[in-house]
Amino acid sequence: MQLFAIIRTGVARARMAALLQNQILIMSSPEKIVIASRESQLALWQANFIRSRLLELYPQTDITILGMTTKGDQILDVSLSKIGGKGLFIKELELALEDGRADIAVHSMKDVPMIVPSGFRLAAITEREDPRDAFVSNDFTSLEELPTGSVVGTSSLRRESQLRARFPHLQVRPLRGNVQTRLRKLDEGEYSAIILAAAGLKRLELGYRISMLIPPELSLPAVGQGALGIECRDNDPDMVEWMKPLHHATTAYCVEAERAMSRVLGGSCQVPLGGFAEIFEGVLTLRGFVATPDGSKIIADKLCGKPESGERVGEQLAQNLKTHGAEEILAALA
Ligand SMILES: NCc1[nH]cc(CCC(=O)O)c1CC(=O)O
Repeated sequence: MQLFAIIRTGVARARMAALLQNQILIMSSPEKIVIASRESQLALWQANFIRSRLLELYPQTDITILGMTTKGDQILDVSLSKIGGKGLFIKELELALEDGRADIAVHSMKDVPMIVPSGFRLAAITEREDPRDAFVSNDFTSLEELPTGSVVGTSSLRRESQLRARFPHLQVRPLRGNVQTRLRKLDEGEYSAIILAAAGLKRLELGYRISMLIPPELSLPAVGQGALGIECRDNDPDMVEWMKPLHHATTAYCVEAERAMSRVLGGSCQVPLGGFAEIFEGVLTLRGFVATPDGSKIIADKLCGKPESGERVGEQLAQNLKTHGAEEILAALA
């Protein structure tokens, strides 16, 4: 309103230009950025990746990483779905933002709750790495090859329900820990194969361990899988602005569609749910499913729309899933 009033007079217009220019100068480069990150190798890789990208943009800026341990990292003996779900990996980082120890937090979008708490905002969603799940085995090259009774490791209800539905002859056993720990458990012979996100393996230069990239038709990825999010304090508009160049619109449209779907479905780690959007020739296609944990029932559907209306596509797909049976599944899990 104030600006609008100023623009109306000629003199004020000149002042306005000066003001804007000043603003641009002030905005041009932050003095210092502290990045809050979890301390797992993958999280630190991701924080360092964002640090490098920011240094390309702002070479003068002093950018450091503040590593921290979160609840999700400490509790390793319990399945993720039983210890409070989403937000587990990011609350401590938000506390650091809140009290000014850090300026931004880097998250895997997969770990970010569907509703970002007030006081914070996602300033940028970065370009997606491979969103698929990876099949990793020392003895077999694909899921189809696994003999009856083979033990497959995963702690994700989403992966488990889809496995049980399509490969009922396999046994699914829990597998927690960071990427390296999970690979070690495979190598120690506890499992015939494990399933984890391809993005994490590729980032850590462990892509050579992937026996097969599982097509989304067989294992629909988690909402946000493969994308990173940069969270800022809501009351820090300069920082929000400085993060904008890292925002990747195509990824963001897809991730927003997926997140809107999950939000309407009350998505959390307790619900076996997957969502994955892609944009081809200007059309966004979102696929989603909700399942019973044992995979005995899977409600899946897809919906197309404009990328810019991704959120509405997500909300509508969620409604469609609900009317086709997801409502009962969700009610039984509540
Ligand atoms: N649940 C932890 C987590 N959060 C993000 C990733 C992988 C990287 C990504 O999706 O961007 C992983 C590991 C996994 O699921 O195997």
